[in-house]
Amino acid sequence: MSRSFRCSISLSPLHSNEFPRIPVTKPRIHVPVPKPMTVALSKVVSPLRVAAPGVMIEAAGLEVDRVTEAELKENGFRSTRKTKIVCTIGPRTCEFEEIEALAVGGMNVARVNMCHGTREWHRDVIRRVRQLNEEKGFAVAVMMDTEGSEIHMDDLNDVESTKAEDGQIWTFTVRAFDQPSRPERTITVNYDGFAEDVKVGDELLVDGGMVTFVVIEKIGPDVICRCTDPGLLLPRANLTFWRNGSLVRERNAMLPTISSKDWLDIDFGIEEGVDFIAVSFVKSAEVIKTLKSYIIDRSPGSQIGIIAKIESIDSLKNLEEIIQVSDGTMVARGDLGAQIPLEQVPLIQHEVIQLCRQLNKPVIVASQLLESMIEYPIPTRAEVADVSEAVGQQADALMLSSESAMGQYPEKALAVLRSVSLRIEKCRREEKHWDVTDLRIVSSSKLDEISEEICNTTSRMANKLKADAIFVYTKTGQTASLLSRNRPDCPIFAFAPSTSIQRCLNLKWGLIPFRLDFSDDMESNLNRTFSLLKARAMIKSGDLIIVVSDVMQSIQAIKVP
Ligand SMILES: Nc1ncnc2c1ncn2[C@@H]1O[C@H](COP(=O)(O)OP(=O)(O)OP(=O)(O)O)[C@@H](O)[C@H]1O
Ligand SMILES: CC(=O)C(=O)O
Ligand SMILES: [K+]
Ligand SMILES: [Mg+2]
Repeated sequence: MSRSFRCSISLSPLHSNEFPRIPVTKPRIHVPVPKPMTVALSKVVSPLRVAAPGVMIEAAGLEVDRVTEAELKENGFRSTRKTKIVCTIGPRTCEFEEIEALAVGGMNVARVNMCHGTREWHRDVIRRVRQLNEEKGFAVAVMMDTEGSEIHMDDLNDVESTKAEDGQIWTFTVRAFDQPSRPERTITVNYDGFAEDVKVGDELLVDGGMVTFVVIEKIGPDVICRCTDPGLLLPRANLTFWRNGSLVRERNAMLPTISSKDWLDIDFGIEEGVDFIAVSFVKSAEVIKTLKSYIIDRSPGSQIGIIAKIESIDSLKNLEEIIQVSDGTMVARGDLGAQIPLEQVPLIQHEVIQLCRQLNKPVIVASQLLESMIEYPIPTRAEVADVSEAVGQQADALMLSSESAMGQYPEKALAVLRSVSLRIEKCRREEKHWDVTDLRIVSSSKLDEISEEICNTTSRMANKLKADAIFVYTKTGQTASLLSRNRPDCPIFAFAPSTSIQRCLNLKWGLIPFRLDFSDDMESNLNRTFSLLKARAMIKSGDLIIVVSDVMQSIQAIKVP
């Protein structure tokens, strides 16, 4: 399954103290196109007459993320990063300036994890992201990640961590304590059935094996354990128990995917207008459907995208169904690795990425991408290889967890994701890896199927003609998504009428989302877009653009006048 890359080597050090810069590409070569060309399927459009260069057309504005705009100008279209980046916001990155630094560094989506912190804390973070977008011209989307109801330890009464030594006796209990009365070496577990479900002799794994205990005695609500693999216990660490080498799933398998606390968090997310809700420990498609109808009911017309987190054994059994009904998927390798043998995690990652591409859903690869950078300013070689693999597999997005939430070098970790993405994407383009992947038809109607074929053809055409960009005018984001699915060489400029669609498109591979009011008159849309983009030096005369829209089923190849 692993892929090898043949690529030219250029030296832009990962471990310089500076932000790794995006390598500057050679001047672009244009394939001359004699005159605007239209391949219209359902409706013939007249060839374009575009306003003379430099003529400003009075029109409503065009909004694009400030950082993307700068990258486009600085490095040229083709070297613009295609792989998107999600950063978890935590104590290390929650201030306005810290979030801004991440946005400047290329964060496309800010994630808040409802496992940690209070709603007030999350509200402040979400509002700061929004404020930054409004005041400073970013288009960072917000993702709220639910806690889910798997078994975990309590928050250790706000202690940052505590060490369990080899052979020490610890008590895991379902009793709750007030801070002062909490006995030493005692951990409260969130799941009431815990003491009944475990048996003497079971192995208790904290965080998938970062610390291991063996159960030696049960006394009412208390489970007495001996530490067999010492290590640090972190607040709210996940707990799994194993019997004869298998994960034990007793009644806890019946815990609801969305707990009562999660529902309150979801209400909070809807109120705060988050762009994505990531659902932890999804077991089946049903829960995603239920959540979607709940959101439509609570907030009609809502654009909130539901991301299914693949992190439990049950989700693997219903993978295709789950991906099908979700708006995106996350390979949550942290908890997944605590539930299945670790050597299977890379295989699952590969499978989920492929399946998501087939089903036209974005996929995020998450957890431990740059774990060592929590403490060190440079990554390990193995981490760089892991990130390269995910980029080479053409995942839509990579995610930072602790690295950005509580690590010492959040901006450096982000810079590493950025530079590795750019380098590997460049290799793929140089390999002329034009995708031979046979994409299945995802549309359910003939009309949609036509759009789908148009998008497939557009991408192939853009690769062969070495187009500078694909423009897509999309009211729902669907056509843009179908183009992204093809992973074309050039960037896809997606023009969407609302800020919320613009932000949601931020998660998809290769899409550069713009907010733009457009009409059903494609000729005037194009005239306006060309002049607005030229005025901002984002395109220039002679650039070859392939244009599609969900307004009209046609493909046009146009040289910017
Ligand atoms: N809002 C927050 N407040 C305090 N600490 C946080 C916050 N968000 C994240 N963290 C810290 O960063 C670490 C990594 O974050 P991450 O979102 O990956 O959580 P996690 O506990 O590993 O759970 P999950 O499986 O949901 O990702 C957490 O374990 C926690 O220590
Ligand atoms: C991201 C997450 O939830 C995990 O890796 O477990
Ligand atoms: K979570
Ligand atoms: Mg998880």
